[in-house]
Amino acid sequence: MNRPYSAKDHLPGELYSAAQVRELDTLAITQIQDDGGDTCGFELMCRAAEAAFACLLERWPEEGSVCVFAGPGNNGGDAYVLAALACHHGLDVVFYTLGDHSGLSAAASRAREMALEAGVEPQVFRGELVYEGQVIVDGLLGTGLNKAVQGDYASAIAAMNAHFADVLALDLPSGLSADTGCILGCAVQASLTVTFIGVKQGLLTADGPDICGEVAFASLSVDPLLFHQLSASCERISWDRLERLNQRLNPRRGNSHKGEFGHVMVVGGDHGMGGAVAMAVEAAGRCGAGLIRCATRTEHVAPILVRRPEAMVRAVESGLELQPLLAHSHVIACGPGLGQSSWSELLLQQVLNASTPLVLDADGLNLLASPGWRRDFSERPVIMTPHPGEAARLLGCDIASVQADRFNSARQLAAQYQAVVVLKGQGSLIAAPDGRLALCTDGNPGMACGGMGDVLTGVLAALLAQGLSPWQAARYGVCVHSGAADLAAREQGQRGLLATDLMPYLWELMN
Ligand SMILES: NC(=O)C1=CN([C@@H]2O[C@H](COP(=O)(O)OP(=O)(O)OC[C@H]3O[C@@H](n4cnc5c(N)ncnc54)[C@H](O)[C@@H]3O)[C@@H](O)[C@H]2O)[C@@H](O)CC1
Ligand SMILES: [K+]
Repeated sequence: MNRPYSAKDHLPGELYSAAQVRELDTLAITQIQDDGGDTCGFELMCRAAEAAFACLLERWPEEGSVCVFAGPGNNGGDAYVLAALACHHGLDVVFYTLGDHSGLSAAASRAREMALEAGVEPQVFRGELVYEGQVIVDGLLGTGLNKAVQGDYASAIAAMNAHFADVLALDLPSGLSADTGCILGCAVQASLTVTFIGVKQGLLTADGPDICGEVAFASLSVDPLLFHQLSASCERISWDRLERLNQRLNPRRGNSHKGEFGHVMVVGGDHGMGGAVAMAVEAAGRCGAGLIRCATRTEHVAPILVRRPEAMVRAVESGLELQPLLAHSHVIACGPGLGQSSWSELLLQQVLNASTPLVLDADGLNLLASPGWRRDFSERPVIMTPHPGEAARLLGCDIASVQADRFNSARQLAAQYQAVVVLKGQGSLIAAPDGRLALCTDGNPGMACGGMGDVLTGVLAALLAQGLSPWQAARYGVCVHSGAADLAAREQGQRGLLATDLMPYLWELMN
């Protein structure tokens, strides 16, 4: 199949924190220096500005002018060089500065001289943006952002966002945290972000994707060997990338039978929530589980069987009835529609007592977060799939704290519960107890609707049942789930996408 799955798929697989990119900068500058180049980073700054200017010309080839904002750091230095290049190219340049430019770094000072020699006339931004053209370049703040944006900077950002022109952000939109993807105070809304040397992890999760626009990566011709000197903080994954890494499932042997592909047991569906288990059952089937059982409230048995007669559905009104059923399963998926009643608690108790590989979602997680339920899963293969609300309950904090640093929240949960954790939301994160992190760039806002999590639970259970480890299953399952949602949304749009719309695409992608 040759369809594109993600607009971000041209980006490399390694994601870095701001501190790591600073380290890469330093290594690259040292190498340039050893090769007889400058010692202050001016060379890299020029490469950054050249790369960004090339993107500008490609994206806005007809534009005869540009408005450039420069802050007092090296992000502003990039902006000075870009303005010089624009002048040489014959564009009219309006140039605004913010902050104190008397203390520019050596590289940024040279950049400023270069701009002045090219004819750029910097003016201090005093609250009014006077520019008639179509392209604004944001060089206010980059990876050096260290506090919430306010005052003059906030006014400049508001003026850029209110202007009809498109914004090209240098390295990252000013106001966005390179580490967390959160907006600190306020941030520039860019149409295009050209990011340098290493892709910052914050561009691809939380608010990042909403305000970066298209993301272009410029390596600045830094020696790839330098990247081996430090390990990336996080791996970017997508359905396409898994294929390139040869990490998709192999075709099935002809001489195989259903016993080789695992028996999944879906547990959940308290009164009024039968749909959740039905969706998990169907997703597990479409993702290739050999056999699917379901234990649920009596009233849901017939409706689930009507929808999916392939499943073996049992009415379970007490934990004791569940126990023998669990003994015959290879993987348990518990949580969809489980509820938090005494029935739910009795079922979860049995599920936690078993040693079978487990996917724990929704109310399974909410109950686990209640006093007395806490578990350490180091002896059992477990995937936990919290959305930020469930993650907050598990960590004993509020949702804002989870979202304020999704990377750290996912890592913390994986370490505390000794399980693989999928922290759902824009740029879903997968964390392993040993600290490994992956971020999925597939998916779309149409997935913010009821039932999507139940489908993911079924997908993950099917992959565990087919022999993948929790880490492999989570990487694979999040990508196939999000990839299916992207294909479904491409047909009819994101708004109105339903969880069951994913089923045919799951089936297609799994093959
Ligand atoms: N160091 C290098 O070698 C390279 C750096 N590059 C550019 O340099 C940037 C990083 O430069 P810097 O480390 O100088 O950092 P920045 O240019 O991002 O900004 C740092 C300055 O902004 C101030 N500041 C931080 N947060 C603020 C806020 N909320 N409100 C107002 N002022 C605030 C700081 O006090 C400091 O003066 C990168 O993002 C990239 O654009 C590129 O030129 C490539 C090479
Ligand atoms: K910027």
